Amino acid sequence: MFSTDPVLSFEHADVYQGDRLVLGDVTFQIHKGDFAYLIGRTGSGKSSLLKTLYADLFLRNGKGHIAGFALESLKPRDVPMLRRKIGIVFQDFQLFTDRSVEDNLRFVLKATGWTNKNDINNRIADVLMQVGLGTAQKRMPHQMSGGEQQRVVIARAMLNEPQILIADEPTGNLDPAVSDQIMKVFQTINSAGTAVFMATHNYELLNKYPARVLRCQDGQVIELAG
Ligand SMILES: Nc1ncnc2c1ncn2[C@@H]1O[C@H](COP(=O)(O)OP(=O)(O)OP(=O)(O)O)[C@@H](O)[C@H]1O
Repeated sequence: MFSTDPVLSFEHADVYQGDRLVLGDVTFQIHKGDFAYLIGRTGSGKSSLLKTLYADLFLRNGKGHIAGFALESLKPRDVPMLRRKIGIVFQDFQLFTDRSVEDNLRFVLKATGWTNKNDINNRIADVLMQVGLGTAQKRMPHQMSGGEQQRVVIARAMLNEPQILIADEPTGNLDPAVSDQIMKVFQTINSAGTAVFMATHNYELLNKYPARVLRCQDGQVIELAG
C-alpha cells in the first residue's frame, strides 16, 4: 500500500442489515491522520456502516477498503487479522471486570500473537501513557470511573498500532466534562497520525472539536460542507 492511499474507502458500497438496504451507493474516503464524524438520526445506519468496516456485516455490493483489506472479497478467516489493523471503541466499555487493567490489555496482546514478556509490558505501559493512565496497571475496572474505563478501552484499541480508530458513540455514557477528556485523548492519538472515524449523537462535540462530518440521511451518506 502506498502511503497516499486512503486508510478507508467506500466506492458505491451498499450497507445491508439482513436483506434490508440501510445505506446505498456510499462513496467516501478517509486518509491517514483524518478525523471524521459520522452523524445521523437514530436508525439512520451509523452503526451498520461501522459494522461493515470491521466486518461484523459483510459488504455485498460495491467496494470497500480498510487498512489494506478489500471488504468485498473478505473471507471469514481474514476477519481477525483485519480487526488487528483497526482499533474499535464502543460506548459500553466491555472490559473484563474480573481482571486488572494490565491483564485486560495483556489478554489482547497474547490473543494477537505477542509472546515476549518485556515487549508486552512495554506496550501496555506505552498505550496507558498515551491515554493518560500511566499508573493504572494494577487497578480493577470497578475501581475506575466511566471515563477512566473508556480510556482503557481506547488504550486497548491502540495496542496493535492501528491505522484507524473506529468509535461508535464513545462518549455516549459519559457526562460532558468526561466526554471532553475522552475527546482530547482521541485528538492526541489523531495528531500522532492515527485516523479517527467516530459515530456520535453529541452535536456539542462537533462544535467544540470541529472536523469533517459525514451524515447518514435518507439511506445515503452525505459529506457536509466544512
Ligand atoms: N441486527 C439487526 N438486524 C436487523 N436490522 C437491524 C439490526 N440492527 C439494526 N437494524 C436496522 O438497521 C437500521 C440502521 O440501524 P443502525 O443501528 O445502523 O442505526 P444507527 O444510526 O446506528 O442508530 P443509533 O443512533 O440508534 O445507534 C435500522 O432501521 C435498524 O432497525
